[in-house]
Amino acid sequence: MEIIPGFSLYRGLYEFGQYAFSGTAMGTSGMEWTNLSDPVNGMRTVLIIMVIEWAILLPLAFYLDQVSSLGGGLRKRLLISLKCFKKRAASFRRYSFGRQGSKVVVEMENPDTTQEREVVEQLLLEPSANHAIISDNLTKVYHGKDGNPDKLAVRGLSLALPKGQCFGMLGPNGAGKTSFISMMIGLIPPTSGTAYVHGMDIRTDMNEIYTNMGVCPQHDLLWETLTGREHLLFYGRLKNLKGAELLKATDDSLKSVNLFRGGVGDKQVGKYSGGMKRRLSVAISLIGDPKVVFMDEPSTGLDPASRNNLWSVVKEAKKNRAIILTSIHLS
Ligand SMILES: Nc1ncnc2c1ncn2[C@@H]1O[C@H](COP(=O)(O)OP(=O)(O)OP(=O)(O)O)[C@@H](O)[C@H]1O
Repeated sequence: MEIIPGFSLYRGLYEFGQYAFSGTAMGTSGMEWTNLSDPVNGMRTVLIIMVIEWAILLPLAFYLDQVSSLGGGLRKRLLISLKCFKKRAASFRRYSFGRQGSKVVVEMENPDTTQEREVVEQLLLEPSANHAIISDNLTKVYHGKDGNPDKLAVRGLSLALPKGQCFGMLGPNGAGKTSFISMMIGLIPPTSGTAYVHGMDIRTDMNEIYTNMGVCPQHDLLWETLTGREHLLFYGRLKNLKGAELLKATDDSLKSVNLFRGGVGDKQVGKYSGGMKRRLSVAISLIGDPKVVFMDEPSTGLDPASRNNLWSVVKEAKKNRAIILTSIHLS
């Protein structure tokens, strides 16, 4: 009977109780360490059974808990591991196999993705000063809370971006664009993989990377009571611009995003339309000549004319830097 966990626990507690009762009645000290090896009370056997059962049942319970709370998450992780293994075996083409109900799912990597991954692998072996951004198998999994399954937001993203190029990430809402940008700008850590900005690792060298980085966040982070110009002066100073250089950079920025004429740049941001705020956020990300710029959906809320203007700003800005921007618009 003691083989059943509940009974072995009961038996152990029962023996403890018996010793405690007789100890109280006879004035002895109850169960002692030496009593554990007494074959009459069977405590040694009970303890051995319990230790063995704990060693087996605890990992089993943990496993079952993971499977039930993660849903398909665990399976996905197994698929990712399988992919990594296959990558080493055959780098030119990758497949992963999994089962969904009774259907077999075959996942085949796009040849472009495979090619980009190979470029990254090569660059990591022989670093090139020409590449501003290298993302190496960057992955983000948000761990589910309160019984929710894990969410794989970015899966093994590899890309290499040389200076002077603008890379557009196109995808619908929820595709993982913001998660990628958030990892690149140090807001959230990657779950696995890493990325390098001018050879600096985003996991360890974020402070150095910030000095050469511009960011246009998905949601405008502006002060309603400051003017557009004051924002640019503030961020310009953070980028070490001073005096006449700072004033010129501010004017140029306002002009580049059409916020100069008519004194618009000197109005409080609280009076700006959504599109004007977006353009100011873009200007802020470019001030101070950052070598790497991340723009998360910079064209959101812009009318077609402003959007065209934004693309020409980006085209001009990419000349001496690398830009990664996300968008849900094909245009
Ligand atoms: N903090 C979080 N915790 C859990 N899941 C998250 C978290 N942030 C994002 N997600 C999920 O990760 C997935 C990718 O989200 P992400 O915001 O990166 O996508 P996106 O392409 O930028 O879309 P959007 O334009 O709507 O922001 C989505 O399914 C989202 O619900």
